[in-house]
Amino acid sequence: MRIEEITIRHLKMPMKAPFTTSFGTVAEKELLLLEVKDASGTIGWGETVAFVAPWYTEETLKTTWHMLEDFLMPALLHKDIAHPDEVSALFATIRRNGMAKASIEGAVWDIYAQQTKQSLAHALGGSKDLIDVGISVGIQSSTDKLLELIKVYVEKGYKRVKVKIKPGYDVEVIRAIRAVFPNLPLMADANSAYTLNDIEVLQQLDAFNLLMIEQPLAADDIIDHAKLQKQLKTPICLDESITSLEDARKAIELGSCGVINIKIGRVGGITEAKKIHDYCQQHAIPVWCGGMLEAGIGRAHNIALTALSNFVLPGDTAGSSHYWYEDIVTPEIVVEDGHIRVPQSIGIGYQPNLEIIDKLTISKKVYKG
Ligand SMILES: O=C(O)CCC(=O)c1ccccc1C(=O)O
Ligand SMILES: [Mg+2]
Repeated sequence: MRIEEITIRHLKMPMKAPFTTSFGTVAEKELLLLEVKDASGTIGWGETVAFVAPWYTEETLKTTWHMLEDFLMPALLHKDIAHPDEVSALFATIRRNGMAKASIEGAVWDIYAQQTKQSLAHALGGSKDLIDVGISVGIQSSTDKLLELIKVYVEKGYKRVKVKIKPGYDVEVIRAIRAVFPNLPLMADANSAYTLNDIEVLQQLDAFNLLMIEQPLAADDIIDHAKLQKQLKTPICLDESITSLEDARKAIELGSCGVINIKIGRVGGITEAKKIHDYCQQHAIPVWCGGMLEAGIGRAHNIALTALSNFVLPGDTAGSSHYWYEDIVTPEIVVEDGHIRVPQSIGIGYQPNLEIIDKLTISKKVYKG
């Protein structure tokens, strides 16, 4: 294939409810949608997952646009590509900026799946028909509100519940959840809100049979995570700390984690995500697919990736209607009994809905290189 034209749309999507983590609140999701066309006219879609502010990682919506416009699209446009794995080689001289890279690489994978007449999941080597999904619950204004929400999600059938924690909103919150839901598959995500000085608080969480504690310490610190893991019974899951296969290798060698959350954007694309998946499988480290409050295109890519066999823990890919009044794909993504059915049709298995996309678009630019 040869990419000849890319249309970037900047979308603003109202959310049904704001999402709060230890570092900030997202009340409205902004994203770039990439419509990528190759010389034969096949169109693939990609979505950026960076937020408008750099609280999760350093990337933002504007940095992704800058990287795409000034470096990534010029490196890709009009080049002959036999396989999406080659995209990372074209981007090799561009440091980091994984979310920008992943948005365009995901669209190339979509085109590849269509041209080889297979589902994206199949093109990636995935064979599951159904994937298990959990739900991530943001920080709430009261414990009662949190318990009420969890009850709804449990009744909907989500396979596990993840709650966000931060200093002062941790042990007592988890204790209250466990009092009502003693057997619920439960985990906590701190988004780097703690340091090794908080080790006693984190050790108290060992009493609650959590599946894992996600990213308790700094994003750039696998040394302290290794020290912490030695003193915790609960497995640590790394999210922000893992930006590449090399990061995963080092974290596993050091014993910094027992589980890895793979996010396509954070690791720079589907090819790198697959490499991390394979490496973890060889080293008996279970993985699951994280979420970034994606709209339908990002969600579709997550579903295809989760069809790989070492995604043995429920991911964060909720149904479209959990976040969106209207998603940008048809059909929307549906969760039933905590499962999503992996599309078996050619490509990502969902159609971009141009009417809804146009309605949500605040600006648009076409690039031909
Ligand atoms: O439902 C989702 O998409 C995942 C929600 C979530 O936990 C999250 C949302 C925004 C930023 C970071 C995270 C995270 O996994 O740390
Ligand atoms: Mg996380």
